[in-house]
Amino acid sequence: MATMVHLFKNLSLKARLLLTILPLVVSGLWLLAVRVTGVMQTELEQMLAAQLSTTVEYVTTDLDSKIQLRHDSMALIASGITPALLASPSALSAYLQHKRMPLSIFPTGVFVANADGVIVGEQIPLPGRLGGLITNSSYFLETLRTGEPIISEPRLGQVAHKPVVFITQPLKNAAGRTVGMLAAAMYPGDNHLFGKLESIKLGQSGSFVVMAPQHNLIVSATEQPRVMQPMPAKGVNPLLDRRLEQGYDGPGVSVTSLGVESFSVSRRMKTTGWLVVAGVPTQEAFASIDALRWQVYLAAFLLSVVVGWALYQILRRQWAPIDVAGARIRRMTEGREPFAPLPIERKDEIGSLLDDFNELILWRKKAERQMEYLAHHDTLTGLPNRVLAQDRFAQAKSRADRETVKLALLFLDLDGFKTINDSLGHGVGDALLQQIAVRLGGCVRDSDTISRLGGDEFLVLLSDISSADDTAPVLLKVLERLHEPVRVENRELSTSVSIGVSIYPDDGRDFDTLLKKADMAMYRAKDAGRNTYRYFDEQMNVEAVEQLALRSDLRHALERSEFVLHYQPQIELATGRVVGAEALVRWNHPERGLVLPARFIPAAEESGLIIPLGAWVMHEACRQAAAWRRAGLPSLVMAVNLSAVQFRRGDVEQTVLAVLEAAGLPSEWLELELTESILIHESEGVLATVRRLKQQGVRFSIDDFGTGYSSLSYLKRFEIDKLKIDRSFVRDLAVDADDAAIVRAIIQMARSLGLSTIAEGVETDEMLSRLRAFGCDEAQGYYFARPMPVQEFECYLREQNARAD
Ligand SMILES: Nc1nc2c(ncn2[C@@H]2O[C@H](COP(=O)(O)O[C@H]3[C@@H](O)[C@H](n4cnc5c(=O)[nH]c(N)nc54)O[C@@H]3COP(=O)(O)O)[C@@H](O)[C@H]2O)c(=O)[nH]1
Repeated sequence: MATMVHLFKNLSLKARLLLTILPLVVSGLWLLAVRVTGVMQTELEQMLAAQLSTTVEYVTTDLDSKIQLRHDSMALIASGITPALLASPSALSAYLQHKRMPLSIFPTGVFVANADGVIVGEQIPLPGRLGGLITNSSYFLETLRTGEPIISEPRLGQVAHKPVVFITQPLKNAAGRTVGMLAAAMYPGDNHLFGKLESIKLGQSGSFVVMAPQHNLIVSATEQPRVMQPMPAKGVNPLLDRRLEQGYDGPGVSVTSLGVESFSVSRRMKTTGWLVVAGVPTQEAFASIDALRWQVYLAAFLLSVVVGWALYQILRRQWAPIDVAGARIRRMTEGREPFAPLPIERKDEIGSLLDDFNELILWRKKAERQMEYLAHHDTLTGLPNRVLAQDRFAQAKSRADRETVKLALLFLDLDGFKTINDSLGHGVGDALLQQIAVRLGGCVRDSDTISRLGGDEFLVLLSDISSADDTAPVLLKVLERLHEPVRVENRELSTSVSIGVSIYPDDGRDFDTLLKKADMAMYRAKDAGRNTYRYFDEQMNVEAVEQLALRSDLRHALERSEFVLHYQPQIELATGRVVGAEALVRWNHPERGLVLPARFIPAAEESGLIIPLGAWVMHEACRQAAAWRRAGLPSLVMAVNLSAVQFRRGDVEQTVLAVLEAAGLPSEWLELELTESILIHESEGVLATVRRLKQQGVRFSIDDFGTGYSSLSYLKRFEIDKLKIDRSFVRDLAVDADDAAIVRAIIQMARSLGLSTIAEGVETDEMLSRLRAFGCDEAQGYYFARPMPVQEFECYLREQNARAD
């Protein structure tokens, strides 16, 4: 069954509909055919039964009246036979002869037997009958015993050699005692009795049967061989059993003792109790209906075929558009035909389905166009993305090879974008990027490609250049345009860009190589102070490889104790005294010598090594500060740099407290240098940590102050002690009026907030004079001293101490 269901489910919808509807229609047709023929058969049966009933009723009544006539005749004769007449044979015979009646009634006449069973009188003399003894005859004994008239058991007559039945009448004396018997022989086969019945034909081969159930004999039958045969035994003919046992006389079908299936009805004779059955062979009785039935069945069969064929044709026609559409859709999905709307030639459900499909196609085409666009464009700026840039490069490269010209890849990275994004929010950052994209568009030709790689990184593909020098005007234009302030949400943002340049085919032949090299060059531009450009050269490659090797060595540097601290003094400008020292880490690489933090701190931050390294720096710096105090050197505030990663992933508070305790350094002699980005990003967590450490007495300063865009409100919230003015402002302090104004503003603002200031990167006397004039509290820089190893710093300190004394 499950297999059938599975097979069915796998068929086409057309086939399933056909297999569902066709059996329903066909079985309906056949049910109708069977029902019609059944009704017709029932009606025929009822009609036949009515006919047979009328006939058998008539026949039974006729037979009963004949028997009754004989009974009545016998009774009339018997009423005249007195015991005296019985005792006088001659008088008796004369009386009987006098009562002579038609031979048709009793062909051998009546006869009388006395109580001794001696035949003492007869109506028609028969040889040997008179004086004969019938004491063994059952009808004599029965009549004498019961004193009632009886009809005997049929038997084969000895004289006539044909079935004979005796009808008797008891002769009674005055006392009512049976003293003799009047009897006569009846021959059922005679025409005057049942003879005509035997010759009556019902239809072609219908017949009558008269049975004497009390004697289990067939008395008369249309089929002569059955006469005087025993009746079918019980169980052989259930219908006969029912007629005999339950008195049922209605229509029924049974198989006769001759093996013929027959439709019959019956009646009981009142006079004899015999059963008269009239039957017609079913073959004959239902011949007409059988023929009709086959005609109806043939019609049903032909109709089924026609309906099936018509249904198939209808489904095929109705389904044709779906098949056609399906074939086309398949071709479309297999790529053998372009996706296009399907023709709609009808307005029904199929038409509406095709309409929906066409909608889907249109939607898909639109989605494809969108996906195509998204796959190749940056959603923020609408510029081509890296994929499309790569594709444009491939095309430009083919052209360049054909025309023996060169290409330039410009890798642009905005300076300070992260700070803008972090401090002013992504909305401002996004708006800035959009404006930068527009400005870039104005710097290059239409045939060039500008692409946004992600974040603040852009790529410009300059085609059709004859040498690297051709890029210079574009580079200058880009630097100039992107250095102009950008207005976003009523803020004026100043930004700049660092650009790395690689040339095809000089620096490489494939896109990825050229991109990587332009990226390296861009980092060089950043290192060179930003807002500038650099062309790739092979040395950069060498350094990049070195950087990779450094990163790998960094993993073991801490456990191999390869880090050392250098200290740079911090000078109080009012007194010229050394009041602090900044601990600056260096990596004493076994092969490369002293490596500066700018080369390994980013890698340490990326790998997480900054957390144990930062803890080591803090521990070592505090231990050293405490040692100097113990050695009698002047007490200095030890400034230690903290990375944002330490705040994010390490437990700064616990580390600081543990280190101070282990070193035995009073907490107010430790100053932690935070960058603005730490305060902006981690505000809530950092605020809590800073506040708790401040409560412990630890001091805080903000490193590189002035490079961020954040609100100054955090200065108050975090209760910062000191601002460290960024080196970039101090550098041009003496020559750039803007930078001078910024430094002065920072110092004034810090003072109004109750914060002290320290200027970093002080290299000249001029810078120092300006800072003094602006009221800066402290300074740090090469002008005073470079960062020094511990022994050198101790000498410096002693020297400064002695000078002050
Ligand atoms: N998380 C940690 N960061 C650290 C640690 N040690 C250092 N750093 C960070 O590395 C940055 C670069 O440090 P460094 O190469 O040591 O440079 C310092 C000075 O050498 C330099 N400096 C000082 N005076 C001058 C000068 O007059 N001119 C000039 N060009 N450079 C000078 O400045 C650096 C100190 O800067 P700052 O910290 O802003 O005071 C450094 O910026 C640290 O952020 C560390 O242990 N952990």
